[in-house]
Amino acid sequence: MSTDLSGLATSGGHDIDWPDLPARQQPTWSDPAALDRTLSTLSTFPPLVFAGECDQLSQRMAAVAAGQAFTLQGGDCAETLADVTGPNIRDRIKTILQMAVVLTYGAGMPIVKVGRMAGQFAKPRSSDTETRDGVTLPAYRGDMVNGFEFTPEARRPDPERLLRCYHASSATLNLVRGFTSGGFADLRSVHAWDKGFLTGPAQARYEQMAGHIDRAVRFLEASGVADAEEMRRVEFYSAHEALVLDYERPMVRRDHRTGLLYDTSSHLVWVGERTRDLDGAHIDFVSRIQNPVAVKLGPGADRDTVLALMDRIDPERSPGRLTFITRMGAGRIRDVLPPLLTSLGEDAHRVAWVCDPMHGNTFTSPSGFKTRRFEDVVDEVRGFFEAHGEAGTHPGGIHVELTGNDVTECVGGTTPVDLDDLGLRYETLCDPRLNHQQSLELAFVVAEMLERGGR
Ligand SMILES: O=C[C@H](O)[C@H](O)COP(=O)(O)O
Ligand SMILES: C=C(OP(=O)(O)O)C(=O)O
Ligand SMILES: [Mn+2]
Repeated sequence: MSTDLSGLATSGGHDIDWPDLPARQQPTWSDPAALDRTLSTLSTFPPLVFAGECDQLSQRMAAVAAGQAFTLQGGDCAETLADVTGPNIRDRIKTILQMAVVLTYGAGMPIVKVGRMAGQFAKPRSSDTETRDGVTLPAYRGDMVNGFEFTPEARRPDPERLLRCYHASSATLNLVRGFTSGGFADLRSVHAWDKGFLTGPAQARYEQMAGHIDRAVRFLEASGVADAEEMRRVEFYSAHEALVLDYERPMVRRDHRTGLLYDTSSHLVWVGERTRDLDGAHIDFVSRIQNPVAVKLGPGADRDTVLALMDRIDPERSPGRLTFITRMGAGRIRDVLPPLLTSLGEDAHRVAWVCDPMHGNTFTSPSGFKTRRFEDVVDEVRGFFEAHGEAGTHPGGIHVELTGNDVTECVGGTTPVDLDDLGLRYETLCDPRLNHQQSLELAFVVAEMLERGGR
């Protein structure tokens, strides 16, 4: 196939002659005719985001790269169709907004808020299959591909799911836009926000901070400096892993203003640790779109690979275009990240650096639950700040798996979830998430790191 995109039709990315490159972690759909129909349909659906919004996020990420802003990226490991409900979306948004307020207050700099949501429906897996009691079936790859239920019917990849995930993403984004522009996120209600499951020291700290913010807001209003309309709304962006190319490619549109290509499934998309091969289809895909793009880097990422990723995705070295999300593990980050950053020289200052303190810290509990320790999560973020302090680069943000619900998936925190508690409310279908309380606690710890300039 040719790589020439000049003959692109305007209907959607399904018509683009995408180069035929190896693509890891793709579903093996069983019905090619059904797939083709789905791709055509998806190509005609309205974009979920507007190119101008993506450009605005690129500008925000440029501020992050320059050390003038910090980004908070969070949400489920795997969104599910069943969990696309008003209360779930509200509580996740509320958690992210509360964390953002804590961080803004501590850091005194803008927080770029990004939800791992409205498209985070597909998962790369370590194994293609899962075996239970001697029965082997295809692994669950996220609701965009197959069902979680352990039956041959559910586990069969079904292209119709691409359309269901598009609609679920559309509904999610619609409510998110409502919440973030319709008054729910009004800074003047920071105190009134239901505190959810907060208890103990985190609740006391939140109350105290909200009291300070209330006073500051009243002061600004009384002095006539604060713009009431501005306080009512927050900027909020969507992001997910661009994993299933049969979803991402048909969502590509040419921006009618500039003629440039955007993946309109989300404001930002990232390429995961398992699919970031330099010569693979995923890196090729993100190199062709104008959205801000992120790439995950595990502990094995070396200087040459990182530079080659920059050359492919961001040859101009435009700040805001490319973000590296490091997920090294608490035990490795202090050894691995400082030399990597230093070895990149000036180039390390041209991208944004974000810490994912989740994916390098996963283990299986004696009772068989995939989990993470809150203290390891905090320790990796601390190591991230230390590494950037050593290298003279900017620690630009955190990327976390979280939920607004009171689940018991990660252990630790000040109202601790113990290893024995994991079975109480273990609801994730993939990786363990911080619950509402643990998320807020993390925000307070990171705010302190930011206040102290990373120490
Ligand atoms: O979310 C990340 C990956 O999809 C996940 O960690 C893979 O998990 P697995 O090792 O259970 O397949
Ligand atoms: C798959 C994920 O991460 P990684 O690519 O870093 O393993 C994820 O973010 O859920
Ligand atoms: Mn995950």
